[in-house]
Amino acid sequence: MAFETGSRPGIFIARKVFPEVVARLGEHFDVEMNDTDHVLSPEQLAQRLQGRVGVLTTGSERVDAALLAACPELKIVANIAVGYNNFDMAAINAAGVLATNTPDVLTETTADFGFALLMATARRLTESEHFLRAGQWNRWSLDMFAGAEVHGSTLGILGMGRIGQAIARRGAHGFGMNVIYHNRSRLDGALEAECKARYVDKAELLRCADHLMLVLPYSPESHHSIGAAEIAQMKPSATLINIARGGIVDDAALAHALREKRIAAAGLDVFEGEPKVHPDLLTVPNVVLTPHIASATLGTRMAMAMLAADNVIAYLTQGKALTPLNPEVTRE
Ligand SMILES: NC(=O)C1=CN([C@@H]2O[C@H](COP(=O)(O)OP(=O)(O)OC[C@H]3O[C@@H](n4cnc5c(N)ncnc54)[C@H](OP(=O)(O)O)[C@@H]3O)[C@@H](O)[C@H]2O)C=CC1
Ligand SMILES: O=C(O)C(=O)[C@@H](O)[C@H](O)[C@H](O)CO
Repeated sequence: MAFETGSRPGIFIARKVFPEVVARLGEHFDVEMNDTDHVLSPEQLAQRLQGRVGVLTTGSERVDAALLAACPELKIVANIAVGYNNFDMAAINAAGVLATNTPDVLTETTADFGFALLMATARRLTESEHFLRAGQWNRWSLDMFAGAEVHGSTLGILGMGRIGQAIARRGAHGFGMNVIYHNRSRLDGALEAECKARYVDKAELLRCADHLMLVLPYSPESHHSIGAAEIAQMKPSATLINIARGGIVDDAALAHALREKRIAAAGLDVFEGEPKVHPDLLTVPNVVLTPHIASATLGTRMAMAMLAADNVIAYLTQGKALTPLNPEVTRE
């Protein structure tokens, strides 16, 4: 879709965004957008980026050395996401391209969803809904769909950053939960007090959590942070919630553990190789599955896309982006 032609710099939007975002970019640039609901292949993306100085991406488009080599005029890549594991930062830095993401604007919305998924998983919401829809409610027993307690239980958080802390506040202040967390580095005392959270090592986190929430970025270091060995350390009554990224959990090992009732249940918003989902996860009953929607409210998705657009405008018109990942890169 071409919005204007002329001599103004060209921007490409790799996935369909709201008209308001296109209009804002259109005040400064010639804008083109992939207005399908499909991800472009790397070749298609490279082709659409020819002659363009900036691109808005989502977590689905990979920006790597091959793409950058094919698009030498590119100056900025603006992710509509806080996670940026789709960016090869070494290649982006080497190409002298600025990269931006969308922190903060999605923190509270994503934390709300993390809690929603925790509640749905602990209290077996989708399993019981399927039962009702299937007309099976003529059966009843005292322990039917008896789930795990949320209030007063122990919430373990792996990845206690912006979103992890927002989840901790909900758990501690709203549900009277005992919050423990693990990061590579410890929070300062004031933040720990505000979140009512106690720092523990990973082994204690796995051993003590009734509900284990993953909110850490994906990296080679965090790949399969939770696999068979870690699940074996968890309580059999525990639930595991992954709103972080596919690949942080070994999905095959998790599906096996759920089938064997090694842990009680899991709630997953993100998957290894998504949008594909491990087939075994689709057949175990004790898992709640959602298609990567933790930040999906209209207001938050608008704020994310607007922040990505504003990053492009600020960098290309004033030389300084709002939320740069590599601020050492400067415009020529
Ligand atoms: N499902 C969805 O739709 C969404 C998913 N996300 C995901 O959530 C992630 C977190 O976002 P946000 O809270 O804003 O990010 P932050 O950078 O604020 O927090 C990340 C936290 O993870 C910790 N961490 C990083 N690496 C490790 C590791 N290897 N082991 C343990 N802890 C680690 C960091 O602490 P330290 O460096 O001290 O280890 C930090 O506290 C994003 O990267 C994204 O992947 C975000 C939004 C929506
Ligand atoms: O911000 C992130 O890291 C996310 O995972 C989500 O908010 C995005 O919706 C998704 O990546 C699409 O860009």
